[in-house]
Amino acid sequence: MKKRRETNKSDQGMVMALGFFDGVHKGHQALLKKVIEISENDHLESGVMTFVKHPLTLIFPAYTPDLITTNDEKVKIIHSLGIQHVYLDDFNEKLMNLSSENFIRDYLLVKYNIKHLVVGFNYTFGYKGAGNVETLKKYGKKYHFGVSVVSPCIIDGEPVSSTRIRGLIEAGKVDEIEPLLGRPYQIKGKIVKGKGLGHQFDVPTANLKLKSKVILPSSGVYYTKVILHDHVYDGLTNLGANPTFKQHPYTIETFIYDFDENIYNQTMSLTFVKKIRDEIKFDNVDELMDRIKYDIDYIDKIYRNHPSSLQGTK
Ligand SMILES: Cc1cc2nc3c(=O)[nH]c(=O)nc-3n(C[C@H](O)[C@H](O)[C@H](O)COP(=O)(O)O)c2cc1C
Ligand SMILES: Nc1ncnc2c1ncn2[C@@H]1O[C@H](COP(=O)(O)OP(=O)(O)OP(=O)(O)O)[C@@H](O)[C@H]1O
Repeated sequence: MKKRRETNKSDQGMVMALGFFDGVHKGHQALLKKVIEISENDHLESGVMTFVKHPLTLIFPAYTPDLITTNDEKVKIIHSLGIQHVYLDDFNEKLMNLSSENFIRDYLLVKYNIKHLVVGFNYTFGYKGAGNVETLKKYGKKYHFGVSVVSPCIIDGEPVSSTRIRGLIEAGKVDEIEPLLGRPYQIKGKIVKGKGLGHQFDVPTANLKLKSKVILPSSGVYYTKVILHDHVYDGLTNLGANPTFKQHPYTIETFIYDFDENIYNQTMSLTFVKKIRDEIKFDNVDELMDRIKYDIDYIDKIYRNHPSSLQGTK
């Protein structure tokens, strides 16, 4: 990840996009495309300035959302889209209290050699979010930098936003996310030991431990794609507290089709394709295992062979 720097006075000058960019969704990608276009035409370095933590952690902690992407993922995706510099600044009390003009003049222009700023139609900035795209254009004229405002990226009649995508994730509507994100929705972590009960019943599962906290789909069973060492396998993943057992910890565990290897401590990514059902509290372990085997068979027969026909099981 790019280290935070106190100053970045690139000699060439910079065209920079501003925002939090959680998920780096299609709306964000439209901004990044604009940045690259301007950087090529005007021979400027390309950059994104965002924050280490979501501004709400300071402004209104109770409303801080769990995030779609970790900082590492966000930086990697932004670079992969062709942006040269990603700056993760601290959003602190001092910054929070700057008026919009002071944020531009005493922060951005002091810290970065900005020639052009790119923001979205709904960008706000400065103390209590008082600055908007009109204010930004006004300061652009006053302090001699260009301003481009990207019009809303709309999908299915609504602007794409991190909030909208978080809502879909929390509702388990994982099959609606890819068009908004522009890539499959994925989580990543390490495989750790479970209780070993699944193995006992011929349903071995890989338990995933996340590297850092992210927003997760609602509890339940999902058809997933499992990425292990650059191989993609089919998987059936249960997220939740396994209500059949008393005081079971929250787990993310995956049965991987056509797979039988020891993979403890290895890195695994899960792409969520479709929610199959909610978690059920069974009367005993035998009923639970029967149902899991039924699900495994059902997905194998119906979904793995006929992707378009999945409707959810019983
Ligand atoms: C596809 C699948 C579906 C599951 N569904 C449920 C469920 O509906 N209710 C429940 O209590 N646990 C459910 N589980 C979790 C099991 O309780 C868990 O796999 C079992 O306790 C073994 O855990 P272990 O790997 O930690 O030994 C499910 C697990 C899988 C893989
Ligand atoms: N659908 C969109 N179309 C065009 N620009 C967008 C869109 N969504 C966000 N932007 C712009 O991208 C930048 C980053 O915005 P931000 O991180 O607030 O995204 P967001 O999706 O609106 O987030 P949230 O839902 O958490 O408010 C801002 O300049 C914003 O105006």
